[in-house]
Amino acid sequence: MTIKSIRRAYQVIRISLHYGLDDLIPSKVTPWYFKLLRGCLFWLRNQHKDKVGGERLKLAMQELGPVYIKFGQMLSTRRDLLSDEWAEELAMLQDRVPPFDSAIARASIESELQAPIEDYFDDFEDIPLASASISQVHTATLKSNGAPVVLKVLRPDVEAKVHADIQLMSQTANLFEWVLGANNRLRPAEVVEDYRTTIEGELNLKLEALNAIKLRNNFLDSNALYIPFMYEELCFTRLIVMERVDGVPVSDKAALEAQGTNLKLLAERGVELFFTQVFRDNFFHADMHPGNIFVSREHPNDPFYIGLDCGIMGTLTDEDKRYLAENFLAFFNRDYRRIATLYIESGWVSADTDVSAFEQAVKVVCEPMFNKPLNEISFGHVLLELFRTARRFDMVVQPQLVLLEKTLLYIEGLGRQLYPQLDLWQTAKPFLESWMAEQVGPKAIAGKIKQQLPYWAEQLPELPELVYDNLKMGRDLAKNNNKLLDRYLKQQQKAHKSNYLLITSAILVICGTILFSQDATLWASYGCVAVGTILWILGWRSRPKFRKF
Ligand SMILES: Nc1ncnc2c1ncn2[C@@H]1O[C@H](COP(=O)(O)OP(=O)(O)OP(=O)(O)O)[C@@H](O)[C@H]1O
Repeated sequence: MTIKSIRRAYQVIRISLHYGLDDLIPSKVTPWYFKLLRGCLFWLRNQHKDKVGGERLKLAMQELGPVYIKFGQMLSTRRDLLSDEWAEELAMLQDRVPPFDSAIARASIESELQAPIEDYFDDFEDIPLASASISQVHTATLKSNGAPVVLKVLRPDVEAKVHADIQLMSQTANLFEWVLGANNRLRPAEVVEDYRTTIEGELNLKLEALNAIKLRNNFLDSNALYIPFMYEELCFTRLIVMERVDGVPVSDKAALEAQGTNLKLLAERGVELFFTQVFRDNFFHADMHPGNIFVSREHPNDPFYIGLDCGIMGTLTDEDKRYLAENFLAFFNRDYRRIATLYIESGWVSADTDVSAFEQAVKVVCEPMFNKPLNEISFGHVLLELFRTARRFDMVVQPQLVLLEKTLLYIEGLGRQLYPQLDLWQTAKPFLESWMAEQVGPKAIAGKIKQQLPYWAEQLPELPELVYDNLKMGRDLAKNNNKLLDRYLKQQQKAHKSNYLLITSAILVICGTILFSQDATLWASYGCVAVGTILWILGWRSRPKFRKF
């Protein structure tokens, strides 16, 4: 421990006591030595008794500086942990900080370029366009072609400051973990670790540039999203250079209305973008706050989004996507038992969870949502409530799902803000449809056979049981009288049947070939191939024809 870190620790304690954050720990879990320490530092105690807890936490974080401000912003998205009032308070934290000296910015840029700024840029603007806790943005034009660009450069010493603060946060979180006991639901150590991963990623601007390049390529032909071009040869860990773009901040609805933007189309395109990123590309922008999203000025009737700051991106595994889709299906089917078992099957909650109690808790939060018409049910809200409930049953935090839930909530909220009559279900439907088509259509069958052949060969004795389980699951869901789900489930049952036949036929043909190559009796190998061929024809004929629903 250095003098600096001791001073910082004292500062954190002082500010925490000043805003009465110690009062926020329930007194029955506050150990005697905490109470003693607080008694000794009585003159620092709560000066803000009139304010509510969320506001006090917000003020304390504001005073503690950029790393805590960002932490507060991240916490504000953890609605599975915090109540809505607290989350809303923390969401108000502003990450705008005074700019650092442009001479330092210049020196930093030149050190990355290993050349004077004038070798690459004209009109470098010393007054920054924006200044945030991690980086500062300056404008310039490229010497080679006169293109307007922005340079994003890390703050001096930001890495050391972030590491020191995170270290202290982590030690404090461990202390709380110890005080609160292993079964506490806040899991401070886990939350801080999650934050560490996020903020450390943001310290590498090159990573942000690579993410932006990937996202830009995914949406090159899109009329919904534009990502500025990155000058990759001028992108480093502490500096990135990109095309300068111009747009209306998405939060400025008055300006959007004034220029005649088609807000309905814009809102729909937001939801469309989310589902395309998640279900088509499996790569989604997960830091969608208003400062990072702009709207095109030209062609207000055909508006598109301009996305900045690709520092935090999310991806989901195929398993996660499947469990998510099944969660939504089970929810719309009001099959709360299925939701509870899905959480256990996926390993998100432990295998010894009391399924009936979990089912009951899910029912209590989900059932009131059906008081609204289907098109008003928010997918993000459903996920949020499910995660909140699951946390009471010790759900292991899935950072990728938390990112997804927060992005979904944001996109839906933004859509509703831009166009209050937005029909979420109709907008999301085509994307879920095409994703489901991929899961149950003929292409998927061929792909699955190729991919899963070795696995199925190993699992063959259990195959009928597995197929039965899946069909049974389908039947359970099909009890529902919702037409849409019925059609989907029938397609899925057909797909399972067809998959089973096709996989078995492929295995028989392979067995036949192996027998033949090992000079086994000819009738055995021909028999295998013949039966395999018949099963293949049956499987192929029974494959589902994907229909729109
Ligand atoms: N390519 C660009 N063209 C025009 N303006 C830009 C561009 N990139 C960034 N900006 C401006 O700089 C601001 C900050 O950029 P960015 O969000 O990338 O920085 P940041 O340090 O990551 O900030 P935060 O942490 O708040 O997201 C943006 O809100 C925007 O106003």
